[in-house]
Amino acid sequence: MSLRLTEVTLTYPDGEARLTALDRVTLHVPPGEMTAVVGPSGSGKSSLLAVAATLVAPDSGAVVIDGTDTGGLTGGERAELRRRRIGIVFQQANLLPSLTAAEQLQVMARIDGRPPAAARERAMDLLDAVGLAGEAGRRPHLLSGGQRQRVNIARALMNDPGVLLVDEPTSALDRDRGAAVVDLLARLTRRQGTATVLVTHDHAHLAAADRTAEVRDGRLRTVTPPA
Ligand SMILES: Nc1ncnc2c1ncn2[C@@H]1O[C@H](COP(=O)(O)OP(=O)(O)OP(=O)(O)O)[C@@H](O)[C@H]1O
Repeated sequence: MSLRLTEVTLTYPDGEARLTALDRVTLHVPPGEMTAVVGPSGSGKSSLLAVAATLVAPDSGAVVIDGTDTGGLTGGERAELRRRRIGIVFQQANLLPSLTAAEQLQVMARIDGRPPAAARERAMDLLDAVGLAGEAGRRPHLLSGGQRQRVNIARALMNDPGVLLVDEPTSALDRDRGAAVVDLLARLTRRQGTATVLVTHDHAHLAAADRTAEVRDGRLRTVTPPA
């Protein structure tokens, strides 16, 4: 249950040249810890998440998820690893309008082939963990923005991933609701033992993280230990 990037370099085509989005980035996130990643627009934060999620292969360097070096895997094996070991939370909750909160989660387990009763039990446990036990039967239009983002987070944890990757989860929320979502992520990280990476623009969120890493021009500049 950990994430390790070693000397990861990623470039994109840029006319005749190449643009370096990540420049020899090394980052280790142990189980049960949340690392916040900050940095200016265009510094490489989304690229870092995409590489950690195995959605984009780096030019060089290693991405190791729960001890598995993803560089040696086929596309199919990487998709399987993503499904089983990586939870991803994007800015927008992207819930299915016709499903209740519980069903949004259960659908993940159905894809994974779990028995329906076990899936329901896990969905209810996770909705309880995100403070939504009473809203399990509600469809997205009856939930607030903060509640929808909590369902999104619970859904990402449904398959018990070792690595949780979160991209600006509070961009659609006001300050108080945003802070509550980040505190929740810190709590879940400890409870589920995930290696969590939280990309954020908001420096107010750093206090909830165990470490802070700053990306500038594709380079990871500082990793601040807990205060
Ligand atoms: N698919 C792509 N093709 C070409 N260049 C890209 C691509 N994706 C990102 N880039 C470039 O790579 C650099 C890093 O981008 P990235 O999106 O990772 O930064 P970011 O820190 O997430 O920015 P933001 O905070 O604005 O989302 C930028 O210069 C960007 O323009």
